[in-house]
Amino acid sequence: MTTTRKHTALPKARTLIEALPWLTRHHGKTVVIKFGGNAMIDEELKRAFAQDVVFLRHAGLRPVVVHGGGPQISAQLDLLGLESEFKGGLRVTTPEAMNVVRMVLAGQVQRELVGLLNEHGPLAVGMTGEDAQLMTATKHFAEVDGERVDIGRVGEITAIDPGAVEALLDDGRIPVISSIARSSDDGDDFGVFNVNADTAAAALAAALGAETLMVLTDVEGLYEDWPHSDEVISRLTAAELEKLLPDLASGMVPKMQGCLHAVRNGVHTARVIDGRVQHSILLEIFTDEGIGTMVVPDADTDTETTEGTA
Ligand SMILES: Nc1ncnc2c1ncn2[C@@H]1O[C@H](COP(=O)(O)OP(=O)(O)O)[C@@H](O)[C@H]1O
Ligand SMILES: CC(=O)N[C@@H](CCC(=O)OP(=O)(O)O)C(=O)O
Repeated sequence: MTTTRKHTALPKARTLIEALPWLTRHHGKTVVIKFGGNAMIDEELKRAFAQDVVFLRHAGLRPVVVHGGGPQISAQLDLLGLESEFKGGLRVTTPEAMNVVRMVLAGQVQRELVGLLNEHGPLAVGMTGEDAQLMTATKHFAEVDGERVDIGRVGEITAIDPGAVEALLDDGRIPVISSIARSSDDGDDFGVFNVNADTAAAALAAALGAETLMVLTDVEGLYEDWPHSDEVISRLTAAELEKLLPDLASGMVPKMQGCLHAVRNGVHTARVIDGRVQHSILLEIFTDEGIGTMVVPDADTDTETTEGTA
């Protein structure tokens, strides 16, 4: 005798089917995901991040990871008895600190993420902006209270050659990139600059013609009146963001400047989401209204308002 079997997996199938329109629209598209050092709180979160990125890759997208590591660099500097100082959201980087930045980003944080991604197969390849001339920079001066301030070996990106990243993507790999750039100045013996990871991710997203820039951090999104309220701005246009920029503080400055740069240079949407939430990337994709803050280009105000997600 045959009886009808109860399909307990039906809700799972429905969830997968709900993602179908998103997956169809984004198939073959490049998504640059910036994983902030502050979002790398524990091992479980890092593992969930790696699973999400591998999921996107297997779902037919072309994910690129640009990682941060600010707190990890500060911890190492502290161990060495060196101070951490930030101006305009950027680390004041002495030549001594530059060596530590490079060591922690390329030798520690990047290696760990590559290892976690490669638990799922031969996917991730780590590189820094120095490799294959991916990122070239010149010295950046911070602007503090209208003054031009020397903050050491901090770089401003002058050129991106995305060829090596594109070759890796074409080969089905997941590039994992540390935000160190080569110096464009022939007379510069030191040869490398420390670039803020949000800035690097945004510049790379624009150079790759990425569909989406996703920035994972340690807040729910861009708060309207930080630190007085935790009301998150869910969606804003480039022009609206531009007006807010002068009032932003600390780490949000390079992050939102990066989002603005990305959407003004061909990236369809830039999103700031809470990396402290497990599987935040998949949640962002699979929830109707999305989570966090979404920045859209000015001429694109109708973008995905009905569909909600990236
Ligand atoms: N308007 C704002 N909304 C949200 N966070 C803000 C805002 N202004 C400043 N911040 C600060 O920016 C921080 C995120 O930037 P940052 O510390 O550089 O993180 P990450 O390591 O992820 O790049 C938040 O933890 C918060 O303290
Ligand atoms: C110039 C500058 O500030 N560089 C950053 C690079 C790392 C980074 O941006 O890390 P998060 O994304 O975790 O903040 C720094 O030295 O901390």
